Amino acid sequence: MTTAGPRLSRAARTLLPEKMVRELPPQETRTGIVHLGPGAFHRAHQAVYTQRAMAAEPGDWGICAAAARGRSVVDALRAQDHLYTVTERAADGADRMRAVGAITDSVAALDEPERLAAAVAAPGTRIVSLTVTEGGYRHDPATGRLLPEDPEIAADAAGRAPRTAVGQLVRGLQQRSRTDGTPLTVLSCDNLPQNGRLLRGLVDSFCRMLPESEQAPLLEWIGARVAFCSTVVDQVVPATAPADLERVVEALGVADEAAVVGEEYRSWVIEDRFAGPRPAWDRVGARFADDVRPHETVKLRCINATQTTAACLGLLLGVHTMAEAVGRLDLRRFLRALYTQELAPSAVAAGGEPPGFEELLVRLGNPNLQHRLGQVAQQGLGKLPQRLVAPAAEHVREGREPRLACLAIASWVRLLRTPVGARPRLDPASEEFARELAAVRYAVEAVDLVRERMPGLSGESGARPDVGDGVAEALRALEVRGAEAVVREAAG
Ligand SMILES: NC(=O)c1ccc[n+]([C@@H]2O[C@H](COP(=O)([O-])OP(=O)(O)OC[C@H]3O[C@@H](n4cnc5c(N)ncnc54)[C@H](O)[C@@H]3O)[C@@H](O)[C@H]2O)c1
Ligand SMILES: O=P(O)(O)OC[C@@H](O)[C@@H](O)[C@H](O)[C@H](O)CO
Repeated sequence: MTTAGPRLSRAARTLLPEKMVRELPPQETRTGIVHLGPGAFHRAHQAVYTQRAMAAEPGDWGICAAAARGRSVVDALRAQDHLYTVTERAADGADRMRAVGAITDSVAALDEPERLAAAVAAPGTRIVSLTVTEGGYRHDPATGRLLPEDPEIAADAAGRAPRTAVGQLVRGLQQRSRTDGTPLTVLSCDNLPQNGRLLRGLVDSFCRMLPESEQAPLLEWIGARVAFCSTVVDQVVPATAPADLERVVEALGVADEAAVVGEEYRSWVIEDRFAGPRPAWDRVGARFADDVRPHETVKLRCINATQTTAACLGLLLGVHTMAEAVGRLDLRRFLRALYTQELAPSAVAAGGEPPGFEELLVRLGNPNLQHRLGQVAQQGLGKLPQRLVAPAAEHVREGREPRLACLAIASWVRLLRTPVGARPRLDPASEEFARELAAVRYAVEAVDLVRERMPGLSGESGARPDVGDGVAEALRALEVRGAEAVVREAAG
């Protein structure tokens, strides 16, 4: 913990520059949004949009920050009267700091399950939003279905105090359906395809696991009163590092244990099918759209896929931050080829308008952001299908050979096959999978194992060669010749 300087709080806010204090919402602002998963991203992105929206159009849109697991963020926020700072760090090193007061309440869901359900059910709550990471949805990325054999989901459905995000959401919805019952909008803000529709399906499946007498009334109420909107979010917000906390103390003279740092760029496209009122997010840069899919394809297949590839190949090449990865000439050349020949064309085919590669490179290469490659490369089973496998499969279906995307996917497999001591800690949830993979002798067998977990690698009609075959070949090359030689050659 950073001890130099008093801790940020309502009382200590007088120490902040006047301009920062003026941007804070009024102290009496009431809660209108419950957010599950108030990690670094939510605090830098949706919370800032919401604070600015309340300044543009006053309203009770305070956020109740609900930590689905753990409670460190709740403890940090409560110790600061829920105030914290966001630093937008430009590529030239210039910082723009703001104080954020959009979070008005907090709940540690595991310790206070009743408070969470009550917050979702409260009449003043009109929106529940989520950023619980890909793994938080507990779904099978191949089918979009809730993992039926997941013991945590089964235990939540059997009636314990819920520990999964879907279980916590449904418990709150159930309480709302039995009390106030006013319409509610659920917004998923995680990097998943059709995240609103996906979550709607998971909620539906979860409800069907409840005792039979509870299912029908709840499903009927949800169908009539709850809207699930898909959203596409974009802003690079790395995990806060100790140096970031020190920098806040240096700049402001107050300690902030909930501080976050991100890039200046920020965008948010939200499917426009709310069940009730919403903050004036559109007056401060967010966009409401009938269909977010073109934006989603660009986000997942161009921006996220480039980040995932840079992360996996970067780690194999021995670098550790995104800026270092895209700063390497060989890797940058490879990424440019992948982007222009395979990723961007697949997004354009889906109606998207990808940014130019150089424009993206400026964002990813920001030398003042410590975006750790290990953070981006983790949870690959939940990320690669929509980022790299889907565009690769599309190319194969149309008779093209997505050589570069296959190498990108292979680099993730290679990383998991690298002995534990020699690779950064990745995928703690799937260490067992990584061990199984590492034990396999041949690239083909390894890819067969991945095929079982990521069915998109196999062609729908069973036709060969498919994406998996391309990945097996690229994996063999990586294992035999090493990442450096393969990347150099593939970049042309
Ligand atoms: N950080 C970014 O640059 C960024 C950008 C765009 C989108 N996102 C989306 O936001 C998500 C969160 O990013 P972050 O930077 O805030 O991460 P973070 O690690 O700071 O926060 C993640 C939050 O999700 C919760 N969580 C993690 N695993 C969970 C699980 N299995 N069940 C329930 N809750 C769980 C954590 O408790 C925490 O509150 C990403 O996974 C991504 O989908 C992040
Ligand atoms: O946040 P994740 O874990 O889904 O993926 C890591 C990055 O790819 C991601 O956080 C990006 O920084 C972000 O999606 C950019 O908007």
